[in-house]
Order: sequence, then C-alpha cells, then structure tokens
Amino acid sequence: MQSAVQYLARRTLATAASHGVQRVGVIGAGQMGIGIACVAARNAKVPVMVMDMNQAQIDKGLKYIDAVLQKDVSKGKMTAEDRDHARSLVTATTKLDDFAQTDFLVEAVSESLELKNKIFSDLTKITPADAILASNTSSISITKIAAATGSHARAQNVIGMHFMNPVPIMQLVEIIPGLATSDATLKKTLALAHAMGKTTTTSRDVPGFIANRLLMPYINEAVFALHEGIGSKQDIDTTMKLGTNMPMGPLTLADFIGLDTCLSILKILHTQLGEDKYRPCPLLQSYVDAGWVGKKAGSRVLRVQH
Ligand SMILES: NC(=O)c1ccc[n+]([C@@H]2O[C@H](COP(=O)([O-])OP(=O)(O)OC[C@H]3O[C@@H](n4cnc5c(N)ncnc54)[C@H](O)[C@@H]3O)[C@@H](O)[C@H]2O)c1
Repeated sequence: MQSAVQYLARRTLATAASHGVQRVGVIGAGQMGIGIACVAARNAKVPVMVMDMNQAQIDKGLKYIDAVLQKDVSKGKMTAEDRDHARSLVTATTKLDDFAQTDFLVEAVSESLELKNKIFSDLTKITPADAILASNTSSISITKIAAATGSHARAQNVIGMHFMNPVPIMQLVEIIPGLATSDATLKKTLALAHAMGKTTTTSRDVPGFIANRLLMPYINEAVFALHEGIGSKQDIDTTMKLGTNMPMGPLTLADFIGLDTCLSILKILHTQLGEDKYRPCPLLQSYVDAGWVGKKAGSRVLRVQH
C-alpha cells in the first residue's frame, strides 16, 4: 500500500496541461457511460466511441446526448453549430474490437468485478500498449481490476475515474490511482477530467473510495428506516431534504443511482471492510430480486409502505 506521503505527492500532480488524448472509448452505454461520452464530446471536444453489447441501450443513449445538447442550445449555453460539432464527435459500436486505435478508454459497465476483469483483460489484447484504461467503478478495487491486465506494463496505465450521476451536470470526478498506476497515467487522467469541465478529488484505492464510503451507509440506513416502518418514503425523503438541506431525499437518490448499483456497492463494502454496519438492507435486496432497480428501468421506486 502506498504511504500517505506518496499519496499526497501524487495529488500535487493535478495540472491544467493539455491532455493529449486523441480518441476516447467508453464501454457501457448505460446512464454513466453515455454521460461520459457526452462530456468527452461536448466539453473536451475529443472524438468518442461508445460501446455496448445492447443496441437498444446505444439508441437510448444517443437520444439522451441529443437531448442534453439541445437543452444547452435552448439555454444559450452553446450554439447550434457547436451542438452539431459535438454530436459529430460521437460514434457507437457493439464490438470491443473497434477500440484498436483508441488511446483513452473509460469502462462503465455494470458493477461486477467478474465483468470488469473480463473487459480489462480483453481491452489489453485489443488496445494500443500505451492506452490508458480507466474504470468508472463506484467501489471495486482499481488494483484488483488492474491485475486483470496480466502485466505491470499495462497495470500502470489503469486508473479509477469515478464520475457522478448525471455526468453532464455533476461537477465532480473522483480519481483513484491503484497500486501500480504511474504518475504519467494520473497526470493525463486529471488533465482529461479537467478538459471535460470537471473538478477532481483524489482518493486512495479503498472499497467505495470517498464518495460511496460516505453515501452508501446513508442510503442503506434510509432503506432500513423504510423497511422498519419508521416513516413512509415521503416522510424519510422530506425529512432529509428540508431538515438537512439535501437537494433530494436518500430514497429518491437511490432510485436515480440504480438499486442494483447501490446493492452491489454495499456488498463490496460489507465483504471487503468486514463490518456489519455495511450489511445491505433486506428490502434493497428484495427490490433488486424483483427487478425493481429504479428510474433507469422505469420500474417501481422505493416507495412501498412496509
Ligand atoms: N449510477 C450511478 O449513479 C453511478 C455513479 C458513478 C459510478 N457508477 C458506476 O458506473 C458503472 C455503470 O453504472 P450505470 O449506472 O451506468 O449502469 P447501467 O445499468 O445504467 O449501465 C450498464 C451498461 O453496461 C452494459 N454492459 C453490461 N455488460 C457489458 C459488456 N460485457 N459489454 C458492454 N456493455 C456491457 C449494459 O448493457 C448497460 O448498458 C458501474 O460500475 C457503477 O457502479 C454508477
């Protein structure tokens, strides 16, 4: 594990220097992946190709990018010409092999170590040897994902780039260097994140990093409060919204994030940190079992009275 001094030294590498990235590739056209593709084109003005195994997700995602860009035009934030240019930078594919010429990849598939390991192993065979392979994982160890590349030479190009949802709006990207991540990889990733219009923080590579180490126990406790009948969904959300000045209540936020994603993160915190305080609420498990994963699926939200 890196020392606190090494960690702090790395943080000072934040720079506004040109990122030098030629092409961005995004794997996973879900709510996060498509948002990342959007800011790569709109803000960093870099050609970006988004890949998903599901064509319907790609179609839905491209419509979302159209809507975001159009909204920016309507609000006077960009011209119609800039919108068309940004849109022309976005392409899509269902084949990972199409990333053979891509120098900066961001993986944003579902929160599963097995799935991410497979993608990183495949990307190592497909992409140029010096390509940076970033993961948008919410909680999985970057060091573990990097090991799936099979060599130190590739592992040093692996880094965590944790965007927030919805990506075109939220200001933060949490950057997570793994044990093997090189300073050059960190520097380039910070520069690209800044070109995407984001502010960065840096976290050590521990389960949940900073954002979800704090957020998930809060959301989980809100689901327990619902489960135990302490209050209705509206009582719980309104209490936290008006009582603590949160922009939205924890149950609404869980629906936005995706209940499957919340559950996966909590399971990682629970198993890897080994403390009961991270035990996922059984109600959260039940909703995921039922396929009620939240807003992205248009399914039942966390509002049933228990
Ligand atoms: N939802 C959030 O608020 C949030 C915030 C930050 C980070 N994240 C992380 O981002 C990642 C994606 O989350 P999301 O909310 O976009 O999930 P999502 O369910 O909306 O999208 C996941 C996408 O991955 C695709 N996919 C699955 N397996 C694939 C494969 N083998 N090849 C190509 N595509 C594949 C799916 O078709 C789907 O489109 C997760 O690691 C999650 O933890 C999520």
